[in-house]
Formats: sequence, structure tokens, C-alpha cells
Amino acid sequence: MDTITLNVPTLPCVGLAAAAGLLACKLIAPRRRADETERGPLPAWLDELEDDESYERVRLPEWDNGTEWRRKNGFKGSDYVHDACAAVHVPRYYLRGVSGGVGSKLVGAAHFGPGAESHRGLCHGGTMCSLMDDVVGWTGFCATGVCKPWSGFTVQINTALKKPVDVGSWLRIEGEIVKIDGRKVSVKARLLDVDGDVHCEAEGLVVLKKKS
Ligand SMILES: CCCCCCCCCC(=O)SCCNC(=O)CCNC(=O)[C@H](O)C(C)(C)COP(=O)(O)OP(=O)(O)OC[C@H]1O[C@@H](n2cnc3c(N)ncnc32)[C@H](O)[C@@H]1OP(=O)(O)O
Repeated sequence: MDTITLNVPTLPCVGLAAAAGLLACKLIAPRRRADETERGPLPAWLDELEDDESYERVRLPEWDNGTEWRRKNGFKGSDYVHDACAAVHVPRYYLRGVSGGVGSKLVGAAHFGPGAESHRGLCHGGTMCSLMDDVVGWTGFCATGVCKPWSGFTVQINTALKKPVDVGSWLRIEGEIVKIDGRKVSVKARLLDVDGDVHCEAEGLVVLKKKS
């Protein structure tokens, strides 16, 4: 049988990668994602974090590998926030870990797609709350100063919604460990735009799993 080899060139920039991801979403799940549009390029400051030696990119096989890998490893679906097709999508986090945990900071970018819409171009407040849940949890998993995935549970997310988010926005999401009391990790988080305007902020609590 003849085989066809496709030479796919390396994508020149992460923005194209994001667009390609969305195209893949359309092709793979055309009915579910009929309202998706291109996310556009990733924000430039994300590249600055990539180049900043004090930050390290958090990588997870369940984010980076495909559906097949997830299925084989106990996952049942796509990641609610990190999947390329998610209504509100975080492509990456970067950690500035601090020994002892307190002061450790997680920074990422979040895109609010058309699937996050509530009223006429504005996003549902629950999308901001979901993001706060995610960043609080992932920041809490960094309680040792390094990221230990799934090492605890978010148990509280008290979110203040401060400014509506437009559909199509790329915003900066941040979480920081402010206190560690035994297994309880307190995290402050916020979502802000390129001008520094805060769209929401949260105080969260993560309970780390008991050591076995
Ligand atoms: C390989 C498997 C990996 C699994 C990893 C899963 C990662 C999931 C990532 C998430 O973030 S999921 C987000 C949604 N969150 C949840 O679904 C959490 C639901 N809650 C629970 O499942 C249980 O509450 C939990 C397992 C977290 C309880 O754990 P424990 O039984 O070990 O904790 P315990 O109840 O003994 O509480 C420990 C401390 O935390 C405090 N605490 C627990 N829940 C609290 C709460 N909701 N608010 C405030 N404090 C809370 C509790 O008072 C206590 O304080 P003290 O040490 O001072 O006494």
C-alpha cells in the first residue's frame, strides 16, 4: 500500500500554534465547536516569561499530549481550562518557585472564547470563577516551591468580579501563596488586562493530601 508523507513545517510562532489548535478543534469536533473563532496570537509578555530565568514553564502530559494519551491514563474527557478547545483556555502556566512555598507565584495567560459568552460580547462570571479555581489549585500544588501536580484539592475560592471581560480577550492570570498552615495553603489570585486593570480577584484555600 502506498504511504503519503506530509512535511509539516515548524510553526513560526506560538500565535499560529494557537490558531492551528483551534482549527484542529473545528475539524475534530465540528458540531461542539461551531462557534469557535481564531484566538489570535498569544500575548507577547508570555514570551518574556519564557525568557525569564526566574520562571519555569509548568508542563503536564495530560495537557501536552492528545486525547488518546489521556484516555489510556485514566482521564475521561478534555481539560476544562487547559484544553485547546476550552471556552476559557489557559495554554500555559509559569512558576516562580520560592523555597518554603510562601511567595511562590504562578503566572499564565487566559483566553476567553465565544463559548464563554453570557450577554452580548461579555463573558459569563462563572468563567472567571473557573479560572480562579484553576490557578488557586495549581498555585497550591506549588506549596514546596516546586510544582507537584494533583497534590491537593481547592476547597475554597472566594472570587470578587470587578470588571466584565470581553469575548476574545487575552488576560493575565496570577496566583501567589500567601500562607501555609500545615496542609492548608492560602492563595491570592487575580485576573488582569494589559493596562493592569483587575477583572477579578480571589482568595482561595488548598488542602494538601495527607502524606501516605
Ligand atoms: C491520584 C489522585 C489525585 C487526585 C487529585 C485531585 C486534585 C483535584 C484538584 C482540585 O482542585 S478539585 C477542585 C474541586 N475541589 C474539590 O472537589 C474538593 C472537595 N473536597 C474534598 O474532597 C474534601 O473536603 C477534602 C478531600 C479536601 C478533605 O480532605 P481531608 O479529609 O484530608 O481534610 P480535612 O477535612 O481533614 O481538613 C483538613 C483541614 O482543612 C480544612 N478544610 C477542609 N475543607 C475546608 C473548606 N472547604 N474550607 C475551609 N477549610 C477546610 C479543615 O478544617 C482542616 O483544617 P485543620 O487542619 O485546621 O483542622
